[in-house]
Amino acid sequence: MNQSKIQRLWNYVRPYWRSVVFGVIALLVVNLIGVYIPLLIRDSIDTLSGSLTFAQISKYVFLIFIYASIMWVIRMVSRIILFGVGRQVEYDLKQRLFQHILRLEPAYFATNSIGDLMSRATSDVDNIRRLLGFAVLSIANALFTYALTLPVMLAINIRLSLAALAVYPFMLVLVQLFSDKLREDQREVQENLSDLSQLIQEDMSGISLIKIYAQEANETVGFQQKNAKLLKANLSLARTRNLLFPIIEGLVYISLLILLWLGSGAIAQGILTVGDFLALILYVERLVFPTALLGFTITTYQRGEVSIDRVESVLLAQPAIRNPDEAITLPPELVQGKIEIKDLTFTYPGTKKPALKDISCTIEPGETIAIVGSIGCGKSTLANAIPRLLDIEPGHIFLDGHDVTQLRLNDLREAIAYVPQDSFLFSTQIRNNIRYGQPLAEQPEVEDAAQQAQIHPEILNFPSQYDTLVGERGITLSGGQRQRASLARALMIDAPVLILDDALSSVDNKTATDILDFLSQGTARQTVIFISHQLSAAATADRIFVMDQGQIVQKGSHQELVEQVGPYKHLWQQQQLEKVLE
Ligand SMILES: Nc1ncnc2c1ncn2[C@@H]1O[C@H](COP(=O)(O)OP(=O)(O)OP(=O)(O)O)[C@@H](O)[C@H]1O
Repeated sequence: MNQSKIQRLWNYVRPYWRSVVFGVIALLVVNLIGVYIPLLIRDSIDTLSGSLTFAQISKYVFLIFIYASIMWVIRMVSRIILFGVGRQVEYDLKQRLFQHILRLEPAYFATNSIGDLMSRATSDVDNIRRLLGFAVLSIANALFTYALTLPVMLAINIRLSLAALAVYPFMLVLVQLFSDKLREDQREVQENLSDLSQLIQEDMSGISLIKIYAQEANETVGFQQKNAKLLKANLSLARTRNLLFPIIEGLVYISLLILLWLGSGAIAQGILTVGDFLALILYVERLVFPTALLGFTITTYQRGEVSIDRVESVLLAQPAIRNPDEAITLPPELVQGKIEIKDLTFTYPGTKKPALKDISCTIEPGETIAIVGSIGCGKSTLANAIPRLLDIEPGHIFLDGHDVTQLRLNDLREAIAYVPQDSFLFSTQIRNNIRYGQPLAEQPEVEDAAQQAQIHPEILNFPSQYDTLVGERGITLSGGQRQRASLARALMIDAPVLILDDALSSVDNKTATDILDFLSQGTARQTVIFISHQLSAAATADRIFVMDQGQIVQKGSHQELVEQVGPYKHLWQQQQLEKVLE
């Protein structure tokens, strides 16, 4: 393990160093008592074989009982303390990871799979906990046990001790080999189990499709194959486990047999007392557990090391979009809502063709702008660039004259309410979803926002109205309802700028037009930018920007644009024709 990893481990446990020191000292005391008890037993046997009195027996029994009880209590305390440190570190790491992940921008999640991040935040953190709890305890315990037991054994009889312990290195190697196999089997079980869960989840979600295509029998066969694989992996794991422990037991018996064989000879020759012999047997047994555990510990340690790297690599990932060093503060109540874009060009990392090319425009406070254009022409990219959801260069986008890359990120995001294309709702009450950005908002304010988004009457028809649970654990909303609930959530925060990224695509044309009409006329203070494929909705805007291949190719009011020869007129005529043909 290199220095930096020890350093990192130390950083994790530093807040709890007192507990670690206390736990390790407790372990030392446990081991001291553990070595002393066999000596007491030896003395009792040797004394009793000379003269047997009840008082003497009682004294030894009492002493051994007291020492064993103290040892038991201290061992329990040391385990609670050291495992507790592991749990504390696990808690801290999860907190740090979650807070850090929330700081990362969406682009990070596009290049790092959610499944992998989940596994780093759960099983890798778990491995580090084991490393710090179980591995530290087991290593410290093994060190103390050997350091204290071996000298006493050797002092009793060198030849016998070495002969009895000759099988121990085999035990260590064997357990390590087995623990590799156990880990492999465990991984296999884990993977098969997650495969099976995924199949169940997919089939449950796609149940209608299975029925329509009458694929029940095929799906059952698919399930049976995966289930059989899981069974095989489970049986293999059980075999490995059930083989290891009898083998360890066998090795211990070999050690005891050697001791018995050589020991009885030594007793006969008067080199060894019966008490010494018994003490040696007890010491041999004392070493079994720490030795066997050490094999597992090595594997746990290695796994923990890998996990430290995996967790640290997430913690070290710096958000590309962060507060500038000397950020400008701009409270939302002071924002007018003027947006200027100057020569903005943006290319997604890993791509060659720019998604935005030399975009320049000015949007006045209170103006409503519709952005239209064909699929993939860069509308969402432009909408994402304004609240800095993309890592844009300084000097291209300005809010009220301030370069957005120089503004405090929180201020910028509070000034701009943004409704994305995919409306995501949390698994909680519809009320809490709407007041997500203003958790303390009262019912009348929530209803107000819902009315503006034209979802209020439908919410009143839900089983528990505003208390209705939505999302995975609640009722399923239609696409249009989800979009309007997301819009209500954005309207709730009453930001000076509102951006809707095709956020009403599943809402019928008339409702969408009504909502946008209301937004453009109702709140004069608000600058509204909305992307839409529905030109009748776009026509309600003060101005329309027409985009094509990353550029704004036309700007103007609906009236101006239908009178010009260009893509807008063409698109408008096409949609009018489609309406007639419907
Ligand atoms: N994360 C990304 N990485 C790489 N390329 C991207 C990414 N997001 C979008 N693009 C590309 O950038 C271009 C513009 O995409 P954008 O989503 O802005 O188009 P759009 O006009 O909003 O399309 P739509 O109307 O379908 O929503 C497209 O060619 C798209 O493939």
